[in-house]
Amino acid sequence: MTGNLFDDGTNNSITPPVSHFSGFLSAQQQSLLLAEVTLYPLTQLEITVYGKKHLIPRTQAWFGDEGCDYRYSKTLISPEPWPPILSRLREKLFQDCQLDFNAVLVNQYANGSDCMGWHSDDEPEIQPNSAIASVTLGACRDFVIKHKTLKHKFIYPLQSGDLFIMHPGMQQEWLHSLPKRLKVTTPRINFTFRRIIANFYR
Ligand SMILES: O=C(O)CCC(=O)C(=O)O
Ligand SMILES: [Fe+2]
Repeated sequence: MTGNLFDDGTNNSITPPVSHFSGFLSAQQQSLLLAEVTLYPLTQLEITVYGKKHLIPRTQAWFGDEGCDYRYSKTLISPEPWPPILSRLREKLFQDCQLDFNAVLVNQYANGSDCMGWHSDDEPEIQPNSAIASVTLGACRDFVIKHKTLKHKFIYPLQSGDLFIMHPGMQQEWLHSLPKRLKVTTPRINFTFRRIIANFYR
C-alpha cells in the first residue's frame, strides 16, 4: 500500500476515538442557549508562565454539581450552579447518548484571534475512562487532533449545534487544540461536559 499518509505500516489506519454529530441542537435550542450564555459570569483567567502573567485568549465559566472543583493553573475553581437551559442540555446528553456528566467548562472565543493551544483533558480530577462531550454554538472553527507520538493530524470543522464526543482513551494518546482563524470575526461558544470526581481537592 502506498500514498496513505495515515498508514502506520500495520494495515490499521490510525483514527482518534471520537464521534462527530452534526445538528445535535435545533435552531430553537441553539437560540435559547445563546440567550442564556449572555447571563453567564464569563471571565478571562490569568496564567503564569515562566514567572510572567498572561491573560488567556478566551473567556470561561465553570458550572457543575456541588464539590466538582477544577484546578486551572494552580487556581482551584468551584462550580457555579447549573443554569436552566444548560441543565437541560446536560439532560439531553444523558437521554440521547447515555452520557452522565456532572460539570461543564464554557469557553467563549470572541473571534478568530481567540484560541486554545495543544493539550489533553487529563487532569487528575477527571474520572478515569470517562468521555468528554463538546457542544458548539456560533462561528464554525476547526477543532484539531494530533497523535502524541505519531503526530497524525485530523481537522474537524465544528458548526453551531454540533456535538463532538472524545471517547475514553482519547486523552491518553491524543492532543487537541482550537487554532486561531483570523478570518473569523464572530464569536464561538463551546461547552465541554466532563465527569469530575467530586470533592477531589477537599
Ligand atoms: O473549544 C473547543 O472546542 C475546545 C475546548 C477544550 O478543548 C477544552 O475546554 O478543554
Ligand atoms: Fe480540551
